[in-house]
Amino acid sequence: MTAELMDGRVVAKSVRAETARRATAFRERTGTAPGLATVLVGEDPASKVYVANKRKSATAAGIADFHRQLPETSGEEEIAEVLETLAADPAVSGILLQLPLPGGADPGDLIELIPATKDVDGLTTASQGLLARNQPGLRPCTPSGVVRLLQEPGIPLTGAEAVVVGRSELVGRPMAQLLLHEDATVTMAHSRTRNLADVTRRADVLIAAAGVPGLIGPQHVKEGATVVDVGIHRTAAGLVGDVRTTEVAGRASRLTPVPGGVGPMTIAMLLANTVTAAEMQYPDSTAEGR
Ligand SMILES: NC(=O)C1=CN([C@@H]2O[C@H](COP(=O)(O)OP(=O)(O)OC[C@H]3O[C@@H](n4cnc5c(N)ncnc54)[C@H](OP(=O)(O)O)[C@@H]3O)[C@@H](O)[C@H]2O)C=CC1
Ligand SMILES: Nc1nc(=O)c2c([nH]1)NC[C@@H]1CN(c3ccc(C(=O)N[C@@H](CCC(=O)O)C(=O)O)cc3)C=[N+]21
Repeated sequence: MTAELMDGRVVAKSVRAETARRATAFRERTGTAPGLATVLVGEDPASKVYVANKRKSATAAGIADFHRQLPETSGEEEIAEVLETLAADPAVSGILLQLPLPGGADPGDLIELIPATKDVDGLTTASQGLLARNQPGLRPCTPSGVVRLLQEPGIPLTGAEAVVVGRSELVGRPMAQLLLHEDATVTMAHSRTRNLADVTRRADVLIAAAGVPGLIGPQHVKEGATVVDVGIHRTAAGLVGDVRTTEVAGRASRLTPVPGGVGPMTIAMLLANTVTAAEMQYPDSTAEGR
């Protein structure tokens, strides 16, 4: 078997087009465009690239760009002040605090300064609660992008065995919850999991989000499985994921490439979340949801 590649760029393009139409409709209804504030602390080169991509895509979709760059040395109070100002600004629909913060600072209390209606990363306690209860709210972009990517070719999730490797608040944990809401039978694996390959080989749908380059090889994959590679690592040989793509392609039936898989979906869903956030903040307008 040679796995079919699932092209995230194509699906992301249609999500972005749909989002641009919703942004236009919102602007015509309310007189202002939806706005996205990205907050970047420090100069991490990977973060700078992602934030630049997000800003460019936002502008192209008719979303106003409110970027805040803070010095590496910023203290918690300084970041808090910026977040509070953005939280109070009616032109700002969505706020994204790029992670990780320099020096491994704990973002927990800072995230809570973002109102749930502007939480386009879905990281606040309130958004997590809404997700846990499967109630309407803003969902983390990468996991919702993965679900969209799986739905596009009609990969069955109801009753499917899904295994998520990774349990971070940004990716693995919400990923498992979204798959559960799609009625998959979900297993979460992490760094303390014994015999990872035994667990992952059960999966009809395997999501690799461990942040370990090349962690997933053919011995981890059931014949015919769908494998989604969330990992992103910059190496001398270029960008690679958590999956050893060439080897796994011999066993999987479908596979997402890196680059061009999950990454573009993350950005597309961020823009979609920003328009959803804007709609949530204008109670008169008809919220279309995601
Ligand atoms: N494509 C995209 O749009 C995005 C890509 N990413 C990428 O996805 C990856 C994961 O990101 P993120 O969730 O933020 O990372 P974190 O480091 O926050 O979380 C990694 C998770 O993987 C688990 N893990 C680590 N090593 C192993 C192992 N050997 N076996 C099994 N599980 C393991 C950890 O377990 P434990 O909890 O026990 O420590 C943890 O739960 C990174 O490569 C990141 O760059 C992230 C966001 C968006
Ligand atoms: N609060 C917060 N929210 C995030 O969503 C968040 C974050 N912090 N910190 C970092 C990770 C990483 N991330 C990516 C976004 C886009 C691509 C992306 O566009 N990737 C392209 C290629 C990009 C390239 O060439 O580097 C692709 O995979 O095809 C990748 C990774 C969001 N993250």
